[in-house]
Amino acid sequence: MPMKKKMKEEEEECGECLFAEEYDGPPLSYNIPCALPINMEKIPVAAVVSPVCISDNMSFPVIQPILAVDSLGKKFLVPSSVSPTSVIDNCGSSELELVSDSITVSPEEEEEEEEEEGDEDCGLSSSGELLLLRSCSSVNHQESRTLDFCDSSVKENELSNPLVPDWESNESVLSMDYPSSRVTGDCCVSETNGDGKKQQVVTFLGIASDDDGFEEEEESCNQKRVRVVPVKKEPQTKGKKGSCYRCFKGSRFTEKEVCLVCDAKYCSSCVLRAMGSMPEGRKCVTCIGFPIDESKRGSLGKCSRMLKRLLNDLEVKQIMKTERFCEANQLPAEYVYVNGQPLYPEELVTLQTCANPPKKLKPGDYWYDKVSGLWGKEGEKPYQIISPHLNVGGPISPEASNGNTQVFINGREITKVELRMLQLAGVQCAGNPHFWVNEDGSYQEEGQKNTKGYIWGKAGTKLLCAVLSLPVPSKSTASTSGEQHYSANSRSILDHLEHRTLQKILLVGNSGSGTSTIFKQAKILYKDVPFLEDERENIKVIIQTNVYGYLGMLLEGRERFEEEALAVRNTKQCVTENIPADEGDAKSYNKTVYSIGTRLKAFSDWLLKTMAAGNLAVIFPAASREYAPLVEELWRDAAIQATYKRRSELGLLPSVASYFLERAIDVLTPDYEPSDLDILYAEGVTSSSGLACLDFSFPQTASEENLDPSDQHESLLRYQLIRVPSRGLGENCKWIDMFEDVGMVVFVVSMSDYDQVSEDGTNKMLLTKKLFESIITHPIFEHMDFLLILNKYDLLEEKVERVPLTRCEWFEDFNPVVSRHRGSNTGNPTLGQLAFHYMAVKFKRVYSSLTGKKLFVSSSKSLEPNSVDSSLKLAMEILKWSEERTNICLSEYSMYSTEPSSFSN
Ligand SMILES: Nc1nc2c(ncn2[C@@H]2O[C@H](COP(=O)(O)OP(=O)(O)OP(=O)(O)O)[C@@H](O)[C@H]2O)c(=O)[nH]1
Ligand SMILES: [Ca+2]
Repeated sequence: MPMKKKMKEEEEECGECLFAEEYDGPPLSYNIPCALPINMEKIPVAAVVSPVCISDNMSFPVIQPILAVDSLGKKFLVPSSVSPTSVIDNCGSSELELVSDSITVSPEEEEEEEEEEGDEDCGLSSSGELLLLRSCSSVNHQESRTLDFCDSSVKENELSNPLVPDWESNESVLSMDYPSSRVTGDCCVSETNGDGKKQQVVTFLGIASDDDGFEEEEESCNQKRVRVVPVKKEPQTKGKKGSCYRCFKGSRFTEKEVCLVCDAKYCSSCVLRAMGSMPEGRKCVTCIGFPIDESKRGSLGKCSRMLKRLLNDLEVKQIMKTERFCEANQLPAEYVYVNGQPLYPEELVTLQTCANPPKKLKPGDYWYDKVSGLWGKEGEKPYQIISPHLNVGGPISPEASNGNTQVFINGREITKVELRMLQLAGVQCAGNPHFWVNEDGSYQEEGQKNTKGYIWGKAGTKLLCAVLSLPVPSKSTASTSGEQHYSANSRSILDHLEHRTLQKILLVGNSGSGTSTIFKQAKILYKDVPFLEDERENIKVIIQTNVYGYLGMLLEGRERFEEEALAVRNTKQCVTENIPADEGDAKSYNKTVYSIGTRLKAFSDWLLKTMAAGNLAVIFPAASREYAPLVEELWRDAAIQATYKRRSELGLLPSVASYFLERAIDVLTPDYEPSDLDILYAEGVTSSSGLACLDFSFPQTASEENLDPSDQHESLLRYQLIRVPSRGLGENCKWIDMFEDVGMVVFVVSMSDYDQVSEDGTNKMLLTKKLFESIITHPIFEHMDFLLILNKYDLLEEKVERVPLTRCEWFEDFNPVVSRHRGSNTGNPTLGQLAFHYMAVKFKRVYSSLTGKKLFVSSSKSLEPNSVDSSLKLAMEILKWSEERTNICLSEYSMYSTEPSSFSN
């Protein structure tokens, strides 16, 4: 085969780089385009930043800052040889170069950064991974001593420092902005002004200091200042350069999705498997709960094209939302230093929610002039004017922006560009003046009372600032001084609003219970356009792949049946005559109704091999056009039809397979378009690993439209149906916590499971009971209503006549009084109805014994739209009722019957 040879050559040419799987399918009748080998040497590649050594457990203790006495403090604050924005590795000085502003990034990363941040970028090191920690060793032994030391140092400084009276006598608001002590949480920090610099002593109350992951600098006293590098979690596997980290296929040019934590890269066929349901966004399953790699913060919530292709809009939206807002992905406050002090979480919130927050806040060192609102990277000119007077971080240091002009603004020696600006704006700068500049731009000289002018007042100043890339105050700054205005996009407000207007219904159940079917029914029932064009396109591929899968199962069955038939014949033949040793003769003998021709046999072998390797999904969407004629031949083949007749003996073939197999030829044509019914029946449409959510409202019925308008809003209430894959609810219900704001839980059970067993031999109904128990007792659902949907009533009715319900040990006391006149016509309950009621009671008992509450139950045949509609309407009624119940606080039982909504005004 020429193609085979080509591939081989390529493989050899680029060494370990693998471009494609070897093709060993049936012969093709056309030419295949071939890729030319690429010279990997010629591709520019940036150096990899060497990983640093900390355990992958990133939750290191946060140690609050401490400053030594003055001489030491000076040394700490202004590292002379290293730029303040740089990162100092804790393993030694050899890493110092690496961390300067011009850190190397790979070409793609650089591109991304530019695209996203433009000139607004205020990030520090591009890798953004590094932070500064000051800590005090063995602080917990030192409590009282440190406090003493602290007190005396305050006095000493006040007495001995000539600058202090100056600062105090100054009439600016400055003194207010330098609190003399801070107390937050577990630790108490005292500071004083000395030499224009703060001094702090931190006392830890009850926090054991943990030196793991920290390296001490050589210090004579007990205090140390350490740069700590949160090390990127290493991926669990790593393939050849550029390949997918899971299947190890592809090159650096294949499109890939990257884990936000460990940087593992996955190709489109692996990403959903590797990342699962993405409860915290794009992270490997094993990286859930870990903080993100800070260099990727900019891409949080920005969906890739690949995900948009693989998932539907709602899934993508949900994932991007949790990626941005979930707890684990928030910027850790202690990564942000303001005026040399790591922030407390409340301070970070203050900073992020103020009227003019810093743009694109990233981990790193910043300076903040609280009087004017000027904000910049440590060691650099101002970058932005944010809201002034925020109580965040420490007092500003004169060296904050590394100026050398001997001109000071609010205690900070300004940079050359700023001086230029002042001079051009007409401010007298001779004689090394100290200016006090307020947020409105008014300024005065130190020690003088009258305002000399307004820096921003002159027409040309703003233009000037633009030219010098200096910030100017934004319009709202002046009006918001002092107060903390919370911006409208503040997260808590958003959450609150969402919770009010949207009732969330969680749909859960064991695998195969029918949650996806109910979800899809809801879409078809309540959405004008249930499935968008590209969704349908994806679904088409899923259905076609499924059908190839079903065909494969048939072919597997055919092989088995053929072997069986041959075995039977051989034993017969052995009795009558000797089998000829000649092979040619044997072949003609070995024909049964289940035998197929060589062409189909080759296709069959290849299909089974592909299935066994789990590659079906990779190959089929693309190749289906080629195989359509073969499929037709195969489906019409007598052997296959004979096998299909015995399909009930093929354990793996699901019951929906018939629906599709009987139309296999149509379904597998390239221009097949799935109908809503096809979609409803299709397996795997709602990805079994992902969350799916659906926002909807119940359409108004004719009678409702005539009601008085105050009632109409009820039918406009919005609901969100969230389907949770059963896998996400297993033993470690890790991401169940996401659902604390849902209104109710709908638990779906497949009633026909009572005689089914799982792979490990456990009865599936017992497994369902176990899941049910674990969910109803989960603390997060403590105050929620539960609706149990006993599903697949159609299957139950049919099955219970054949297989006794007592097949499941939990149902062993099912002992219905069998009426002679049983059946729907006589008014007596059918066996199916009795079985349903019995199961409902069983679940209700479990529920009330564990929660003390009442369980709502509904039966359902979820392949029928009306059935799903009435179950979901029941859910809505329960939600409404529970709201009224909490509003009016009446007794549970009287409420429901006496409070029809039409009575209310
Ligand atoms: N006869 C019948 N089949 C049903 C009913 N509800 C669901 N099914 C079928 O049962 C199978 C499993 O249903 P799904 O909706 O995929 O189940 P699921 O809860 O999403 O399960 P996983 O996808 O495995 O997590 C599908 O083939 C459905 O078509 C029903 O009421 N009656
Ligand atoms: Ca399913």
